Amino acid sequence: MADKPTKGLADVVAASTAISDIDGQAGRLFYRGYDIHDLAGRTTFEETAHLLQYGRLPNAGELAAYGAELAGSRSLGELAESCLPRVAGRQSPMEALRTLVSLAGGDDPDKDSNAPEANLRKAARLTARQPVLVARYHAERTGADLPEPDPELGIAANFLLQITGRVPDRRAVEIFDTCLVLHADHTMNASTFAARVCAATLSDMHSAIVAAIGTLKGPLHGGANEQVMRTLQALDPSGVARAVRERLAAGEKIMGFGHRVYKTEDPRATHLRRMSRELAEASGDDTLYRMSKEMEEVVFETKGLYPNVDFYAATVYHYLGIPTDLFTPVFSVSRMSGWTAHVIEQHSDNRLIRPDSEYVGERDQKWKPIGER
Ligand SMILES: CC(=O)SCCNC(=O)CCNC(=O)[C@H](O)C(C)(C)COP(=O)(O)OP(=O)(O)OC[C@H]1O[C@@H](n2cnc3c(N)ncnc32)[C@H](O)[C@@H]1OP(=O)(O)O
Ligand SMILES: O=C([O-])CC(=O)C(=O)O
Repeated sequence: MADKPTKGLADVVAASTAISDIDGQAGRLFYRGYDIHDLAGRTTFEETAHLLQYGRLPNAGELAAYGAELAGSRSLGELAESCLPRVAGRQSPMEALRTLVSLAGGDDPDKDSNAPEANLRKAARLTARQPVLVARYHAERTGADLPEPDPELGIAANFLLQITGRVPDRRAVEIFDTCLVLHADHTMNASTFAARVCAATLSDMHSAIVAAIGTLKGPLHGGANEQVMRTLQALDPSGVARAVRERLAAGEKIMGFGHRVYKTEDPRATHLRRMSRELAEASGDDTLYRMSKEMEEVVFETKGLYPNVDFYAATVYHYLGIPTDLFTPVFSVSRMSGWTAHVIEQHSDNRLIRPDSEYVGERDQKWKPIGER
């Protein structure tokens, strides 16, 4: 007889990992032992991805080699390239990413190997391609000319260049790069767990990433950042407190608040709030930031809940000129570095992930032929 299940696997330790760690009581997050507050604003996304995938911050030579590998891995592959126009016309951004990553997997030269070196090469290709997939999708659906990536620029700057069509200013790049660092990994979150379950069957990295993308898409996970912006835009700026109280009283969830692990402020939200405020002030219209602050106060007063990573990420992306339906794809651009690191870790010390279940259905049913049912 199985034990009673813990609904949603809350507090169940599902894997050992050396990639990231959270102290939910103290509101602290670490990537491979480095405090997120020491990395954010000081370490680029490329350095962070190297840290997660290789297990160490790169020295100058390693960073140059990794940067060159990423820059040389941007092409989509023939299958994804040829399907992109149809996919962009018919699928939402997250659906399209799920499809295009799967198609790219079919063309990957290492697709039949889960060996560590092959996985590291695939991790670099997936990390390099994800921002390009988002930008190519967006250009395809809008008909806009897509600027060529600038070889002198990193992932954050090239992404902003390709999405907005303008060379981004230095501060915008620093802020967006910090966003990518902040979203890169987060222990056994739902999408990473999905990736690890898939990888643990000894399936390949692209299959695991497709599972992760489908899981990130949901509004209780990465999809919340888009819902935050839609909520803000639907509210009357002078009626925020009343509307939020009414929704909470009606038992509705307010997207961007609450967390399974953090019992205090999510350390990533601290940085995102500050960057949202800076961008709001620089834009000359801080309405959405002020509305967010008011929502934060009311949700805390009424429910004692803190904003999570998705809450202020929404206004940061908005002020950076990123369309709302690309917010969750942007999350995937960053989290690709963490997902791939987890697949590498899972494959390096694998056992099938197969939990038990508690049976609550009928028993002792008597079979009848179809005519008697
Ligand atoms: C990148 C990320 O994935 S961060 C999370 C992004 N998701 C969101 O922002 C969606 C909104 N938040 C939520 O739905 C939840 O807080 C989750 C999914 C993040 C965490 O879920 P869980 O740990 O399972 O908490 P659960 O959903 O059981 O909530 C516990 C209680 O707090 C309430 N609660 C939790 N979050 C919220 C919220 N955002 N708004 C209002 N009430 C909430 C629940 O209604 C529940 O109340 P009850 O005990 O009276 O029924
Ligand atoms: O850890 C979680 O459950 C969700 C989250 O904040 C993340 O994936 O960044």
